[in-house]
Amino acid sequence: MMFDHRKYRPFTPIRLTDRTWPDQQITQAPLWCSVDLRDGNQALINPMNVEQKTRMFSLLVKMGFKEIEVGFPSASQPDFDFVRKLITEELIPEDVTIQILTQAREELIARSYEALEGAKKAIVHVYNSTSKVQREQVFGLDRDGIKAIAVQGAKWVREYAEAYPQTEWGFQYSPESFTGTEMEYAVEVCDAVIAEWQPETGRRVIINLPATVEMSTPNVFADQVEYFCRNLRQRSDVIISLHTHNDRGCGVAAAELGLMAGADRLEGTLLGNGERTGNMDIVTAGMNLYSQGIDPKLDFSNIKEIIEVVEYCTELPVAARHPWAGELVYTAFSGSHQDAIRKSISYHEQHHLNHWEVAYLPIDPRDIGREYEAVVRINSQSGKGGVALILERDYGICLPKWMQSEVSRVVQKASEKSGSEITSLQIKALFDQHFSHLAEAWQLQAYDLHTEAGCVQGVFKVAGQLPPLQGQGTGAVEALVHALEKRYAVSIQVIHFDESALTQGTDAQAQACIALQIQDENYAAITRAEDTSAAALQAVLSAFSRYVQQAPAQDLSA
Ligand SMILES: CC(=O)SCCNC(=O)CCNC(=O)[C@H](O)C(C)(C)COP(=O)(O)OP(=O)(O)OC[C@H]1O[C@@H](n2cnc3c(N)ncnc32)[C@H](O)[C@@H]1OP(=O)(O)O
Ligand SMILES: CC(C)C(=O)C(=O)O
Repeated sequence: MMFDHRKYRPFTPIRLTDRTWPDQQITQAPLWCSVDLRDGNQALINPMNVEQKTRMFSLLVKMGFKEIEVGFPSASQPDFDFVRKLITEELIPEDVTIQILTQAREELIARSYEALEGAKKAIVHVYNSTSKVQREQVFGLDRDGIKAIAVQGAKWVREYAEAYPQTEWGFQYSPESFTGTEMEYAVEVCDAVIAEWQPETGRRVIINLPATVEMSTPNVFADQVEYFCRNLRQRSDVIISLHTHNDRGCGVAAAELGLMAGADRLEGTLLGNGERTGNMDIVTAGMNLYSQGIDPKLDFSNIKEIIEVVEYCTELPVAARHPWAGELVYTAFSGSHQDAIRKSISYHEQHHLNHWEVAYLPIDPRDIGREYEAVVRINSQSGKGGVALILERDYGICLPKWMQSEVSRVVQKASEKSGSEITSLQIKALFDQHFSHLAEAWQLQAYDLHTEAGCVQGVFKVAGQLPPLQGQGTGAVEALVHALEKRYAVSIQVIHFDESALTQGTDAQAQACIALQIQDENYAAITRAEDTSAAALQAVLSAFSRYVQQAPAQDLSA
């Protein structure tokens, strides 16, 4: 049998019984380092060319990144050329430090420094694998042998730097496959590298802990980070950075718990591009902070541009459900969600809340340049609240609650029939066709109302009704209903009626909504006119005209 879980063994967590990280809270942004141009790039089907790299670099700078790993210049000519371009064309802002990656091999380190010649400041990032699997199966070396690679690499990094004294150098070391490394051994290797670099003299030294492959639940990773931070000899002299991957889908969660466990800095990529399932997604991690009221120190306000550049440079699409950024992540199709969003937004406006707390919308989509239009979209899963929101928001049509249901029923039917989404324009067209369109023959041209013996007597001149309709009742609407009942020999019940003045003054507008029950069917209409009486009378005629349109000819005795 191929699909056999017994082939795998559970990850053995470290023993840490006095962990403190679960009680910590993240209260400020970490130092960020983008590795889009290196780890992101090395995972692409088509690695970025110099033009794509330049475009990505500009975006990263614009967003506020202060440390950017720009490539592996000893690995390929485009990477080398790109680093040269940044330096010779002076494209690196004063407050931005570029970083490059190299293996702990002298020729690669030498070539890396060649690429960096002339940089005002730069971080040289050297790595080697330390995990048991890599030691035994890839390098065929014992612990001492692997530590020797790290220390020798650190030594070359320091020595070559001395040949370029005009540059302000920072050094970074990664015990690659840290999560598969015995923790006391990871500490031992890093202590040795740090001793080589002497951060106590003021040099910026970063120890970067990679979950090169995500192997455990994020809490186990946090235990590893806490253990490491507690036991590192010169903890206070170095910056602890995390570099998580997303193999189990928890790259961001692991990074967050790792920050709680004592790390200072996070490496990741925009929207999570990177090896296999990708690197830790900085957009998600940053927006997670933002949504908690913490300044992420990165600007995500133009998410559209971020997506455009990432898709252009990686040639990979961003998923519609991608956290914070995907096309559909601020959109509700389902009825109860739409209803709650509509009420919650209106509650917000009415109560002038100065903080954001809207049902189903963890942030205000407008903060990242998303339109409110997309928040509610209509299909067969939607309810009256969503349809009402669209008519109100896009066309200024406010419906009474009972009428929302009538309109929603029509929209739902259309959506079920088409099996697809119904756009705002289609909703408006359905609304006009079923509720507000007024046939020529049913236009109210004039009316006369007078009271006789406590009863309103009405004469109604309607385009297609000769002679004029005549009826009586306690009010104008009842008089017109009576007139129609007489002429068409039907019984009519007014089951809903609402009218409202929309504007005031000389060009005032009134709106009336009515539902008539005729032979067990409901016919609803909405109309607007200069005054409330005209609007109400026209609404009756409009609703009745719908009955006439549908009723079999033999039922119409007029
Ligand atoms: C987890 C990560 O993402 S790490 C970054 C990985 N990124 C990349 O590899 C992208 C760019 N890499 C490359 O273009 C190439 O691998 C190069 C240019 C760096 C090296 O190329 P090559 O030397 O031709 O090939 P390759 O990478 O297979 O070299 C493997 C050799 O380097 C050794 N090696 C691998 N990593 C390291 C390291 N970090 N430090 C020292 N030696 C290393 C291996 O043991 C192996 O040695 P061997 O030849 O004695 O068996
Ligand atoms: C070089 C290191 C930081 C790396 O990319 C990884 O381990 O994933």
